[in-house]
Amino acid sequence: MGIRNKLDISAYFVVGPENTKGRPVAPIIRDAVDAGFTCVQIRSKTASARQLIELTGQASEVIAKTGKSDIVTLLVNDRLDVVLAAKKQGIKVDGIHVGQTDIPVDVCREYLGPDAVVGLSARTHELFEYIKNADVSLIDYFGAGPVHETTTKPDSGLDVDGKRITRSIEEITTLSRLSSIPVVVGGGVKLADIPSLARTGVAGFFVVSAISEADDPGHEAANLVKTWNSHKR
Ligand SMILES: Cc1ncc(COP(=O)(O)OP(=O)(O)O)c(N)n1
Ligand SMILES: Cc1ncsc1CCOP(=O)(O)O
Ligand SMILES: [Mg+2]
Repeated sequence: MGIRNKLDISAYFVVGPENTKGRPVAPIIRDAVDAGFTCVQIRSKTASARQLIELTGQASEVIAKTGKSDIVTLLVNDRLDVVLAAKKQGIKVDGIHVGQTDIPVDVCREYLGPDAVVGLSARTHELFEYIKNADVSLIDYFGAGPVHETTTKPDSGLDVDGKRITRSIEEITTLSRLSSIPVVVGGGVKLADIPSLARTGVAGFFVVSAISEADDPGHEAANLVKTWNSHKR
């Protein structure tokens, strides 16, 4: 059975070289996976295609070394070209996460095939209508948020009129109820947010800086996983 059929986005780590305070990315990914993170997304707005392929290869290797390649999903943000090039090099990468202005999901699905994981960021504008009515036949999950404003993604939650929208726990509970596919929520999420998020019924949370900027990423990742597991519905 491929990883798409047993996708676990309960604890989802997003990371790139610009997020790690100058530290190498791969050991931080290893720490997160060792701590129980179930999904990793390589995301960089500054790295070149070659750097992203290299980083994807390193991530795939550290996941393999933990013995969890069959249960931890490895995705690349935005870059279908990088996923295709990495796969061509024999790197085990499981799919892609795209947003509303990125490569369309039908193109991702066509090039990556039926076994790939394709995640899509939900729209900010009229989110609830969108989640209820969107065609989800080609995608595996929605990413949604932000919970708080965050410097990791300064444009997160900006509505069409330039107003910033953050999502309350009540709204996230509604999202979870309305969506026919799993929803993962992130954006400014820290340990203190996890108990209430876990009770909303969403499939998982995603974080960048809570782990990537921590003095002890492994310790922080373990606390996040433990807290999620002890509060989830
Ligand atoms: C899991 C997850 N959810 C949402 C996003 C945001 O994607 P996008 O809207 O395309 O913005 P960028 O990440 O590309 O800046 C995500 N990356 N992951
Ligand atoms: C990738 C992404 N998508 C929405 S917010 C965000 C960044 C979240 O980063 P952090 O966990 O550091 O706030
Ligand atoms: Mg994107």
